[in-house]
Amino acid sequence: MDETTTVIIVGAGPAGLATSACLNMFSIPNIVLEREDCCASLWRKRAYDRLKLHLAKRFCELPHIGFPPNSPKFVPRNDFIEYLDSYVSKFEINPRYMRQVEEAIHDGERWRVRVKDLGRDEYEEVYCGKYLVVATGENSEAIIPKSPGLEGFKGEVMHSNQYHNGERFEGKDVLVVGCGNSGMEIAYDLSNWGAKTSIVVRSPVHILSKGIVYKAMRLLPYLPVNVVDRLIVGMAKLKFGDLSKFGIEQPKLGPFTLKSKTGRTPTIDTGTVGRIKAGEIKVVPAITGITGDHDVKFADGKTEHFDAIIFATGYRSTVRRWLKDGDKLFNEDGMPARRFPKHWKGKNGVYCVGFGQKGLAGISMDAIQVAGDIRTLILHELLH
Ligand SMILES: Cc1cc2nc3c(=O)[nH]c(=O)nc-3n(C[C@H](O)[C@H](O)[C@H](O)COP(=O)(O)OP(=O)(O)OC[C@H]3O[C@@H](n4cnc5c(N)ncnc54)[C@H](O)[C@@H]3O)c2cc1C
Ligand SMILES: NC(=O)C1=CN([C@@H]2O[C@H](COP(=O)(O)OP(=O)(O)OC[C@H]3O[C@@H](n4cnc5c(N)ncnc54)[C@H](OP(=O)(O)O)[C@@H]3O)[C@@H](O)[C@H]2O)C=CC1
Ligand SMILES: O=C(O)C(=O)Cc1c[nH]c2ccccc12
Repeated sequence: MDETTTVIIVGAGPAGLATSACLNMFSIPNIVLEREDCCASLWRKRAYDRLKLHLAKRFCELPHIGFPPNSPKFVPRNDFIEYLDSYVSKFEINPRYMRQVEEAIHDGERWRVRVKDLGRDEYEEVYCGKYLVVATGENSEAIIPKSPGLEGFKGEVMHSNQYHNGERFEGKDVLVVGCGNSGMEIAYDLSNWGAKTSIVVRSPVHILSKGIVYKAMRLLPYLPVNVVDRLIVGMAKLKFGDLSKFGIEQPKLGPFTLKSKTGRTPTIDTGTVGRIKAGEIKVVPAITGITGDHDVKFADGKTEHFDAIIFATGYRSTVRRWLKDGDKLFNEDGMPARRFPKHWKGKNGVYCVGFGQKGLAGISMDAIQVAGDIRTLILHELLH
């Protein structure tokens, strides 16, 4: 079966939905293809229970519709899912679910997108469109780093995207690897559930609070980023004190400079720092290997017993596996070849939304810009 439309959007996360909504506002026909059986699958299936948006709701709204006025400033995961569900129905977006994009090729005139229909026993479909929007996200696939001896570990091993809550870890020795936003909050959750928790912090990290980041986000439009960085590093020092004595060093570059140079997001403390100071969560250095059934060896030479290891070691983009990308919109890692704000448009009508390393706020900006660009090109073609 071949189906033709104007715009093919791959991915029904916030980025794909926002793009479809913006195109629908211009009455530009579009089809959203999604490999899962629902939209916003990351939020529904691959996020822990206690997750709330770290940024205040004004920085997390998708284009054209805000959060309900009575929703909390920091929206909980379930409310965010409800918001996305109502977004989908208000804009009459009908993603084609269970459609895994296997290949997208430009044939000189239009994009031919080959799709596996996961619901119909490997049945293949082809969708054709003049424009292609990649909205498969920066978090498409979990990364579990190679650790010598991991295959012999007899305890439980999981990635942070499989963690829901710490109920079954009560009384267990659990190691969380990684101190990004997922790792730090999962460590806190485990400790709440009575797990004896350790967290690997192998490199310097900025720890901030929601309040500090909120102030920074308000100031950034008015002040240079290095000034904002200096202010908030000072605030963090006042709030948390010197964390180096607990094994947490600060990067040399400021939090928002680092974010814009490397994409690395500062870690927001949701209670973990208090637990570390109280000795209830232990900070450990890099893993050097896993020995025996349950032992993990660390860079300081110590070995400890664990019942479970949770890898909160981040994600990778998977776009390079299916996009035959003649003009190199994406680099080898599946991230844009050009940095924000030049990241979103390639040749032959291919775009990306949600790859600017700027969270939901970046997604909204991208979606508005991409839909506007497609509209201009369509008008141009009609008038000439
Ligand atoms: C745990 C977590 C919490 C976050 N919290 C915040 C926050 O509070 N604030 C903020 O601004 N940002 C946050 N982010 C960052 C970012 O905003 C979210 O990851 C957001 O969901 C990204 O939206 P997206 O649509 O780009 O990608 P995703 O939500 O990952 O959606 C991409 C979709 O594409 C689908 N897909 C992938 N490959 C294919 C394929 N080949 N064929 C068909 N479909 C495919 C996937 O199944 C998925 O549904 C968070 C990220 C994570 C991991
Ligand atoms: N409520 C919210 O807003 C939340 C937002 N998020 C967002 O989701 C995205 C993904 O976050 P997250 O899942 O935390 O992933 P990140 O990529 O942000 O963090 C991964 C962490 O794992 C560490 N790491 C990687 N490999 C190893 C290794 N081999 N040994 C030890 N440590 C390792 C990294 O440290 P190193 O620097 O040393 O490589 C880093 O601390 C981010 O954008 C984040 O902001 C996530 C959770 C909640
Ligand atoms: O998840 C991201 O990468 C984001 O850009 C959103 C975000 C979550 N927590 C933050 C802390 C500081 C700046 C942005 C974020």
